Amino acid sequence: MLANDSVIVINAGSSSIKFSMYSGPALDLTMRGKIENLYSGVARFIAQDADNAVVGERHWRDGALDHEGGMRFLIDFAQTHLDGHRVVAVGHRIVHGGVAHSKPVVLTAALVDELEKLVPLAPLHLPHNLAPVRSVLAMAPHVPQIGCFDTAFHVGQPAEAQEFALPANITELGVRRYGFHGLSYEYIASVLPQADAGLAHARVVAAHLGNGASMCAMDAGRSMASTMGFTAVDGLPMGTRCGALDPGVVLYLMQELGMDVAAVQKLMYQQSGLLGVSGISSDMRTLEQSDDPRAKAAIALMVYRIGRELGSLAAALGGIDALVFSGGIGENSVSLRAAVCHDAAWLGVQLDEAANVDVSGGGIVRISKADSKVAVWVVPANEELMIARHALEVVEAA
Ligand SMILES: Nc1ncnc2c1ncn2[C@@H]1O[C@H](COP(=O)(O)OP(=O)(O)O)[C@@H](O)[C@H]1O
Ligand SMILES: CC(=O)OP(=O)(O)O
Ligand SMILES: [Mg+2]
Repeated sequence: MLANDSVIVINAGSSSIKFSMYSGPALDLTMRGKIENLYSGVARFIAQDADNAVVGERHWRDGALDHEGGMRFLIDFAQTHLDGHRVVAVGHRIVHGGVAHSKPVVLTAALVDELEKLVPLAPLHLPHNLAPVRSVLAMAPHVPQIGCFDTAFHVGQPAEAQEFALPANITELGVRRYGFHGLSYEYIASVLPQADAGLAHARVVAAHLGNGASMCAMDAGRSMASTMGFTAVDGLPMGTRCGALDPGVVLYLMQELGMDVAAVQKLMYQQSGLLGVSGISSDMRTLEQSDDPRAKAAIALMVYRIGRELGSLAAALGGIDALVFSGGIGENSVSLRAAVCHDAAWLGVQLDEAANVDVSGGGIVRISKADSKVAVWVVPANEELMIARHALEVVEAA
């Protein structure tokens, strides 16, 4: 890896595409950008260089920008801003690896075809994760592309955390809990000990609260349980996903309301969560700025469910030493953090109100009182750096 050698990372989420460029042997961040609010309202693109200077900006006001249009724009943008850098690898976040994939791998056309079969298990993500891989395979077939799986971090969970109480022959087909946001949790586990050495051996519950939202119980940096399961629709209510649902509801929707599979999928993935409950928006910022009681009800339900899952994950760990907030909501919503911490007082969480302010751009910040039994931290999500590290390892080992 020479100074001008670069790894490009593409992280296609459900409502955003983020990209980053890391250069040189230390993987210094040289450029990063994102398109957010795909599909809803004003899609926004911004790119910044290593000094945070804005090097590109654009808005799409018709609300119609989708993943494909976004990727086309990003590829054009990256090509004109490479500045003499040589791309040695492109790393991708791939949300689901199924039973077969739990390590970063070189993505070939055949492997992309194989991963395509997992689309029903991650319909909001996998098509968008795989499409850019195909684009790059067509445009620059000689550049190695590495897939990093969101499910990989969770493979070592205890059997009880992974299994549904279904007959063994169904479990053996791979119908089990996988867990997601693994790259985010792996990053959190890697940086917490730098903030406080004691955290290397601690019992930590991390909450990745973005458009997709989940929580993970970690013991000494290893995943022990997660709120997401077979798919990324389980667990917490999210921007547009319902989270955990009595499976009897699905039967009722189909048997009594006559909904077909496509309609149920749309309801659970795209019309529920913050959007469904509020009837206003999937975006936490919009809901926090609204006086509408339905917006308040949607936020209250999310806070309540985070609290319930926190208790459950704390039980899985036999107690907790630290709570971590991450993701767009976890990093930025002062009031949601305050509400969650208030409800978690029974666990020994004592929030430091003076520290729980706008900490965006401030790195890893502790927001609990010095004598809080459970330390509370805000850790900015950085799935991209984790992907760049994995991609480089794979390329260097080849
Ligand atoms: N300042 C803020 N206050 C409250 N919520 C915020 C703020 N900034 C971003 N968010 C919320 O973060 C969510 C998006 O999270 P993000 O992690 O960027 O999404 P994705 O899962 O698509 O990567 C949205 O609900 C957005 O409203
Ligand atoms: C797995 C998942 O829900 O991802 P995102 O937060 O990007 O939607
Ligand atoms: Mg996300």
